[in-house]
Order: sequence, then C-alpha cells, then structure tokens
Amino acid sequence: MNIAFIAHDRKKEEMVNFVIAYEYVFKDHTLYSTGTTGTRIMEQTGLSIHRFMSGPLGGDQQIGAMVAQNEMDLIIFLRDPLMAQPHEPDIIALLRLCDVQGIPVATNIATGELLVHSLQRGEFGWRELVHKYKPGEQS
Ligand SMILES: O=C(CO)COP(=O)(O)O
Repeated sequence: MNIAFIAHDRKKEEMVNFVIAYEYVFKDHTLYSTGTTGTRIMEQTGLSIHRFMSGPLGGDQQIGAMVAQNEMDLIIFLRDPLMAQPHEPDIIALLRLCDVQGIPVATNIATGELLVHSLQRGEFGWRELVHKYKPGEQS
C-alpha cells in the first residue's frame, strides 16, 4: 500500500512516536511524506520514505496529486487544530480530494490507530481492486 505521513509542527513528536510504534507494520509498505515530517521520521526509525516538499512549500499538493490519481491508499495527517497554517487552502484541498476519491485519512492519532490495525488485519485489500480497475485519465 502507498501510505503518506504528514504532521504539523506541534504534532511531529506524536507522529514520530506513532510511526516508531507501528514500524513493524509500515516497513512492508511504500511510504511518502511531506518534507520535514519525513526527515523527522527517518531520523528516528529505519524506514525509507519518499519525501515531497515541505507542506507550506507545496508538499500537501504533491501528495494531493497522487490522491487525485487514486494512487494513495492511506494518509495519516496529524493536523494542529489550534494553530492557523499559512497554507490552509492546500490542506483543505488535500482533504477534499481524499473525500472525492474515498481515501482513508486519519487526522488524529485515535483514528490513525484504528486504520493501522485495520491495515494489519488485511482490510485494505479493496484498495488493490481500486488499483487494478482504476479507469484511465479523462481527456
Ligand atoms: O505543513 C505540513 C502539512 O500541511 C507539514 O509539512 P512538513 O512535514 O514539511 O512540516
């Protein structure tokens, strides 16, 4: 599965601890992240992550481009609900695209836990069908 990690600054420590806890699950998947989040995770785990730009510089939109093509299977996006972000429109756009494509996205750690347990139980098999039968791009 293609999995993306995104965390705002005050949520990065929580994200790193979460990924450390489930490293044994995530190691079997293809991992993506926004720039700084990915750097922090890679510094403290043995995981290899494809890092996009930092969020405020377009990283959310780059992940959004994968979502638009229905190529992302799970997103853990630990948002900071108590601090305004300069790139709020990009964040809203990413979440909107997740709803357009029906991509599982966790915006807090509790939902993240549930989705990872679901992933462990093999409940993301339907995403393989999505990849297999994905319609081509519209002209
Ligand atoms: O701002 C972000 C998501 O909106 C996260 O970006 P960084 O991982 O580069 O800090």
